[in-house]
Amino acid sequence: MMSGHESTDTPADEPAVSVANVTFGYGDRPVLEDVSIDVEPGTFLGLVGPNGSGKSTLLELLLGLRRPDEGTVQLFGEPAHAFAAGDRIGYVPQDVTTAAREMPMTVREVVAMGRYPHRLVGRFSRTDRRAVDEAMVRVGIDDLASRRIGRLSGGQRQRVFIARALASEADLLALDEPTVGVDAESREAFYDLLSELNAAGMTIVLIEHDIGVVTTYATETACLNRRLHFDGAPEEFVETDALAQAYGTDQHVVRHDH
Ligand SMILES: Nc1ncnc2c1ncn2[C@@H]1O[C@H](COP(=O)(O)OP(=O)(O)OP(=O)(O)O)[C@@H](O)[C@H]1O
Repeated sequence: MMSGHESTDTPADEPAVSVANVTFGYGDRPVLEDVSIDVEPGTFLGLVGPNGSGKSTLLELLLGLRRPDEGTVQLFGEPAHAFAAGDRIGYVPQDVTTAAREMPMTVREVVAMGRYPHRLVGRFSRTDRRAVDEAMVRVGIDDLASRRIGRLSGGQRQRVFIARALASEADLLALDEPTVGVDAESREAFYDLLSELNAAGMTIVLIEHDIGVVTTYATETACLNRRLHFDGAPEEFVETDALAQAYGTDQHVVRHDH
């Protein structure tokens, strides 16, 4: 396990994510219907589905930002909205460009924010500093530590947010279309980094519109369009008719061969 978390409080067979019979709507508009999915620790889940299919909403339920109308969402055996659960998930938001440009902070300061949940009061300890330094090295941004985050490229910025999650010792990384606006070369390097982190034990939930990315990098695929249309091996996904069912035949599906 790459995380610094002592996992003694989590039984070995506890799923990292357990979504059970979840139904959710905005007002009377249904967005998720009877969705169930377990994500085992160490999985790299690629979550695909057409625009407006409920992917970001499902992620917000995992992050504990919303509660289901029916069913349950648990992280490591705890309700997702519980503080202890939220502490274990690192979030890399979709298109952080605008917000990040306006952040008058250095890379090191942003990564250090990963330690703040544990350090609301008091000084930054040597352990905190080491965690921040190690996180920057792991994602290859240690040479950018003193740079303003607004001056970085899109790909570099996404690495900063991953480093922030690593510094917080998250066990689960949740990313919402992280490479929107990132150039092709940096994009590939970014997914290689996710693969490396996953190989070292990090559980990953990635929302991704490019099915080629999912079949290349993920160990498991889920396809959502209000209901869950598929959950299983990426190579099986492209062979079943789940893809056409979820997207409809007239939808443009992004496929990208690496
Ligand atoms: N805060 C909100 N209030 C009302 N409706 C919302 C809200 N957020 C999302 N929706 C609607 O819920 C549906 C699902 O949205 P969601 O963002 O979860 O889908 P998505 O699969 O992530 O889409 P995309 O791929 O376009 O990001 C959409 O129809 C969207 O317009």
